[in-house]
Amino acid sequence: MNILRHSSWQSKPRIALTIGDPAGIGTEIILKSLADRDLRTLDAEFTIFGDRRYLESNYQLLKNLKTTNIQIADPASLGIFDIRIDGEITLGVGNRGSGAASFAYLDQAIAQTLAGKFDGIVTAPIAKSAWKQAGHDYAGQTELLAERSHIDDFGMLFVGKSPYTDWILRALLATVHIPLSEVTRQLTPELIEQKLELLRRSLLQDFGITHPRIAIAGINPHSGEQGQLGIEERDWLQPLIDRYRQQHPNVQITNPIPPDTMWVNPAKAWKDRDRIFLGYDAYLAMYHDQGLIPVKLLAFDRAVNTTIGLPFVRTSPDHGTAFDIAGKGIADPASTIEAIKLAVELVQIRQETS
Ligand SMILES: NC(=O)C1=CN([C@@H]2O[C@H](COP(=O)(O)OP(=O)(O)OC[C@H]3O[C@@H](n4cnc5c(N)ncnc54)[C@H](O)[C@@H]3O)[C@@H](O)[C@H]2O)C=CC1
Ligand SMILES: NCC(=O)COP(=O)(O)O
Repeated sequence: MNILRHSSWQSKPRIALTIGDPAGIGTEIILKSLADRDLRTLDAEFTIFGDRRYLESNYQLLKNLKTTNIQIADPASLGIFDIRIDGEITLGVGNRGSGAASFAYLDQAIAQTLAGKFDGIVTAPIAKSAWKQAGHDYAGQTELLAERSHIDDFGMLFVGKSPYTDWILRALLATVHIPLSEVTRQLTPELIEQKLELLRRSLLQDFGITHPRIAIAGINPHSGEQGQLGIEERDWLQPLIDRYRQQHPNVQITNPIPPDTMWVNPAKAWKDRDRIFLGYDAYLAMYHDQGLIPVKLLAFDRAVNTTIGLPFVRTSPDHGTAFDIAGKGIADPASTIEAIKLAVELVQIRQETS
């Protein structure tokens, strides 16, 4: 992997923050995060990518609401890379205009980062349907980031630090934004080998784990029950794991764990300090909801969507645009705060190990 280098290497992490869909909660969670006391003590520089007009109008709106007693940063005090895309924006309604705008914010942040001006990007959520209406046919922000970076080998890893035990949950999705009916077609031995290698490298390079313990989920109920409930585990997943163990003696990897019970031990490690030992360093889930239902149940306000395999750091909160609560002042910035903290930490690790 080619990690970006630039003249101010080893300087303060410079983080681009995109506001996401301007009809969603993006401006609110960014302004609330930048007022967070812990975050303000971080030795990093933040620049917001988005339309200054929406930041200012939402700031006034939120200040006037009685529902919020949380601090909100004043856009006048923040670094803003002002991007104006004209279109009809109505809070709570994603549309072609909001999709065109959120696409342009991210596209510009990527261009500036690839040009060496930033070390990492934290993205507020976009609506994939709004991108589609605006003519941008991507499964999500991840795919645009990868395409612009000319990277084929990338992954969506959710990372959350337990507030109870400090144990870190990491869950990589083998397949992501595809219909459920496509999942078994796309799950191949080549794909799983690629994801395992990506995960192993990320655990080493991003998190400093030299001898990782990886838990891998089965695909079918009961991991196929010896072929009775599905043949993938028996026919290729178990043989692949057996091969992988021989090739990577430094990695401890499980057999395919029945997907319903795979999350019992991480839940214990998340909640109970005496049972942290039950948690693995990372979990490989076979499809979106197999991984994200447990992650969001355990850690909706903590988990961070991290793109691994890119030449720069990218994180994002684990939730979406929350159109239903946009402009109400009740959006929780916790996952965004974690995303910003993790981005700074990952940049620092890259700087130290480069
Ligand atoms: N990282 C990203 O860009 C993501 C984008 N999305 C997009 O978001 C749109 C809406 O998706 P949904 O499935 O409805 O998920 P969502 O996460 O936007 O909302 C689900 C529920 O959680 C609540 N919620 C979400 N974030 C919250 C927060 N910070 N504080 C308080 N409550 C919060 C919402 O009000 C809603 O009731 C979709 O268009 C989807 O494509 C969804 C997930 C991630
Ligand atoms: N469910 C996760 C999600 O939708 C994030 O997508 P992306 O826009 O970060 O690719």
